Amino acid sequence: MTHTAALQLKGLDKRYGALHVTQDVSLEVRTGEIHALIGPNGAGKTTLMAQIAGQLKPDAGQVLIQGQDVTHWSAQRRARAGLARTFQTGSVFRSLTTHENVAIALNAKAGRASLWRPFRRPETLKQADETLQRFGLHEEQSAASLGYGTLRQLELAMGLATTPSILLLDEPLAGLSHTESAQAVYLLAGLRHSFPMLLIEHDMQAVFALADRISVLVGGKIIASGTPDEIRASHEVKQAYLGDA
Ligand SMILES: Nc1ncnc2c1ncn2[C@@H]1O[C@H](COP(=O)(O)OP(=O)(O)OP(=O)(O)O)[C@@H](O)[C@H]1O
Repeated sequence: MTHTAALQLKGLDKRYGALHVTQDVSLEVRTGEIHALIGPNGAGKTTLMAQIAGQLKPDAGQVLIQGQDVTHWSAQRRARAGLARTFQTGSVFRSLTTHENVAIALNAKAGRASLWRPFRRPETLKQADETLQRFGLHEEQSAASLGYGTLRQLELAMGLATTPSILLLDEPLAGLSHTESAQAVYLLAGLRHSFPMLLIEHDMQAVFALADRISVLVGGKIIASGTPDEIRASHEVKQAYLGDA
């Protein structure tokens, strides 16, 4: 049976001068799965994410979202096609409320010319409210008053407000306390069948608990791709990366 992957990378290649930062990278995120991308510092995870999201142009290869070749599309057009990225820390507008922040994320997906002017529209705010309810953020609060854990939860809600066809999560657990991290893992696990996810995360315990499949990037190359058990058992992965973890 054929299936269309939520996200497919085919032979992506990128060089910075002599540095071959992405080398013939191919991988597939299937519908209903959390696919983790792990690798040591400097392996090229961030540059790969930027090529997927459309901020960085690969020298060769293709990016496909739901079977559609988006390699030459802008980041904005990819977002409209259903590619979402968790907003990095710092993207929350502290002067606005939780609901207004999610409303802006909704406007971004809709590709509205101004993110700002229509964001207080009642129907947009209602949709924002429904999203926040799902994340346990019931009450409308000023973003400036939020603690760190709740702020990260808001960022995730902003990423998911748009019901993406693929969600890129770039270190969603970074900086969270042990308890907050456990809550986030629980939340992500519950969302796996709603949104296929590509997860970059340094917390190996969380990665092995969450991922359906894992790809290991070392020196810009995928050296292994498989289930958590396969990756754990891989001699090559142990030697290159997990050996001391
Ligand atoms: N604009 C650039 N120009 C030149 N080299 C770059 C540029 N951006 C990144 N690099 C280099 O590319 C390599 C991969 O960097 P990247 O940030 O993608 O790694 P990473 O796997 O995300 O690392 P980390 O886990 O530490 O964030 C590094 O050697 C980095 O120095």
